[in-house]
Amino acid sequence: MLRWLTAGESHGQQLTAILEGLPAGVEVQTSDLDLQLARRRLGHGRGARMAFEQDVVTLTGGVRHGRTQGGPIAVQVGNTEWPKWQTVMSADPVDDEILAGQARNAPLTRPRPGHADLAGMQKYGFDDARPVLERASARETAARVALGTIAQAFLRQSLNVTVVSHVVGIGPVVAPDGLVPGPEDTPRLDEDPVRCADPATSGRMTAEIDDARKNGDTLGGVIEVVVHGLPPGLGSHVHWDRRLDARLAAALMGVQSVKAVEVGDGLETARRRGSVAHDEIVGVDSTNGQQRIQRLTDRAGGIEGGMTNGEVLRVRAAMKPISTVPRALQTVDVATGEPAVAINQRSDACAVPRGSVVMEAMVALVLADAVLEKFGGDSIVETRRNVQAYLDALPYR
Ligand SMILES: Cc1cc2nc3c(=O)[nH]c(=O)nc-3n(C[C@H](O)[C@H](O)[C@H](O)COP(=O)(O)O)c2cc1C
Ligand SMILES: C=C(O[C@@H]1CC(C(=O)O)=C[C@@H](OP(=O)(O)O)[C@H]1O)C(=O)O
Repeated sequence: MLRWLTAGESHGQQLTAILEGLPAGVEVQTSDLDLQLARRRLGHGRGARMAFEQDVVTLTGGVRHGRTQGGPIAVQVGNTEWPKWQTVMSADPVDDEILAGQARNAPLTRPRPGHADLAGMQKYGFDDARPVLERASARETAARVALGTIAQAFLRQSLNVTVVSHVVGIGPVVAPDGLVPGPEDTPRLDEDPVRCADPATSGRMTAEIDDARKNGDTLGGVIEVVVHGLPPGLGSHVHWDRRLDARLAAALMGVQSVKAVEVGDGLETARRRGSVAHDEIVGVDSTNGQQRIQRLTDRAGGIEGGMTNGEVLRVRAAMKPISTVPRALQTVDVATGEPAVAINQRSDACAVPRGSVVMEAMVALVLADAVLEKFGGDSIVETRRNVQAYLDALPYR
């Protein structure tokens, strides 16, 4: 079983993440994490903070000379902006007089509709939104991306599995159906502003974000994560919490701002008749004497009965528009009870393009867990051996 945890605040000194349960011998380098974290800071619609803040990654446990050791892996993602926030975010008590001189410490009493501010203040008994937004902020996703990169390395090295993604919707602009990135469509840092497989749609998405920004508004959208190379049989039909679709949905829903998840053709499947909703199975000629089967379509997105079926896995996550809307929304100042406009200093206009890196990470973590559940292994060599024995014994492939 793979377990992971993150800790840390948006403007804190650093994020800390721990991944426990990965076998020994997985090759991991800080530069792999740097690359994915750099992708997470890119993407059309990002806010000002993404341009100047750097993530400083340090592997502080579980990896030695570029390989995992079998113990918990600890990662720190430092905030380069920390010096500016040190007093406000100090873990130790700070003199009231010092704090009073800091603009950033003025209590935030105008909660943003759509953010965690108000419900969090009510729940935890704060009269300031600061402690709520510090942890609710999607800054935390940097830690998940760091761990997801390690999970991706494990998937690649144990099963040759590749996790890629593309943006399929920005506000009302939707990508044409049927475009699925291949395993070779791995991330580049010089990619299109919006990573949609169709260049014309990518251009329209980019323009839509520019228009929203110009109008003091924000946008959401839909990301599809695509996974190549999975064997059949990850997850299980036998119990609700062992179903892979349920586990993927929970992981993606657990990302800030995600409001819906679809597996395969998702909602569209519910509108179809059964004769055109499923993936028909045919036998194909084998070259090595082993019977082979194939599905004519992949409407199910590679999951049937809560298990992978050997086809390409496709799962979509829909993000709501950013809730810090520059054209500020109505709220109530909880200090006075008077009508007010919601907190707004700066914000992303659309977090969907960079959100795709976070979705890849969450999918990779769930899949790495499912692989370990099925194949086990204290070393990656053992995992690989177990995978091969299973594949060799499969009656149909
Ligand atoms: C990568 C990413 C970046 C985000 N950037 C911002 C932002 O700059 N401003 C903002 O108000 N919300 C941003 N959000 C969304 C908030 O974190 C989210 O609306 C908030 O946590 C409440 O969402 P919930 O109702 O789904 O929990 C971002 C989300 C993600 C995934
Ligand atoms: C810092 C990150 O994203 C932040 C997520 C976020 C939010 O409310 O979720 C609000 C913004 O932070 P700030 O209000 O300080 O500008 C984003 O920049 C990051 O992704 O690293």
